[in-house]
Amino acid sequence: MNAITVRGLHKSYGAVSAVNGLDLEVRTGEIFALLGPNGAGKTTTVEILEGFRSRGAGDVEVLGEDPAAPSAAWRGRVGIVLQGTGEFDNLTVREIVHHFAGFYSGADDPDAVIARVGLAEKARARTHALSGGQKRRLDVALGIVGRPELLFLDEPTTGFDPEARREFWELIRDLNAGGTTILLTTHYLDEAEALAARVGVIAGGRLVEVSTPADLGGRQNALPTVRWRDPDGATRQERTATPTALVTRLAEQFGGEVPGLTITRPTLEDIYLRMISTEDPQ
Ligand SMILES: Nc1ncnc2c1ncn2[C@@H]1O[C@H](COP(=O)(O)OP(=O)(O)OP(=O)(O)O)[C@@H](O)[C@H]1O
Repeated sequence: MNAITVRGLHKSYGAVSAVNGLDLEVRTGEIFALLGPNGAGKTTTVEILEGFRSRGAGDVEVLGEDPAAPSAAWRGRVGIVLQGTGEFDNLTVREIVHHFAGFYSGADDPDAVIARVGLAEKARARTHALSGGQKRRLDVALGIVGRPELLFLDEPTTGFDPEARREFWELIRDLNAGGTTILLTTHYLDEAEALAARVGVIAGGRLVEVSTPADLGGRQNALPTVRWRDPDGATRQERTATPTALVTRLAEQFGGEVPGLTITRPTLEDIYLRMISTEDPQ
């Protein structure tokens, strides 16, 4: 079953075509990551799915309803992590989360949610006194306090330090293990790889590929590259399906250790950059 089904989505801003015939399916229960360069149409697409933006054309179904004309119950089933709650600067974390919980009939216990996002020690702090990462955790608390079936996360870990990112990933996995479907946009390839069951690449307003992170762009089948240093100091490299045979041959040639030997496969980032650089933006 799909949590999200999109067919032939179009959206233009005047002469600018932001989304240009996009198809997308997000399965119930999965973490799906949308990747794409700046201006590719990710935010526009996600805002249409959230019901915050009108579309030009196409069919969109989110949890079985059209987000352009949702029922009252639909809003409570969808969680959205917005960036920044600046207007609540003078309230405490606890006050804000309790306030938001009041919007939902089936809300979670606000104090439990605060603990879950790792803000228990800051529950009585006013939000202007929170660090960037702590503010982001508060944003997530507000997105999940209604116990959504589907959660939208737009670039959730931008500005996080490495430890905060790992902790945040744990929180996302935890939510997903509890049954929440998650649609995430990110510019971090390692984040997509760490979290998502499937990734979709948007370029020029269309979805150009969907696959598991391991298979993106045929990565699994990409040939490894063997690099080494010749006796004259020059670096040599060869792509080969049989790296062991090549290394054995080199070891014989060098009579033991091969200077500067490395064997690498393309990273997800290599594959992704190749993919979006060959896509025509329009
Ligand atoms: N409100 C708007 N008015 C006019 N043009 C817009 C508007 N919002 C977005 N656009 C344009 O639509 C295109 C897609 O923008 P969008 O914000 O969806 O991209 P994105 O993939 O989210 O980019 P980023 O990674 O930078 O957040 C861009 O060319 C952008 O300039």
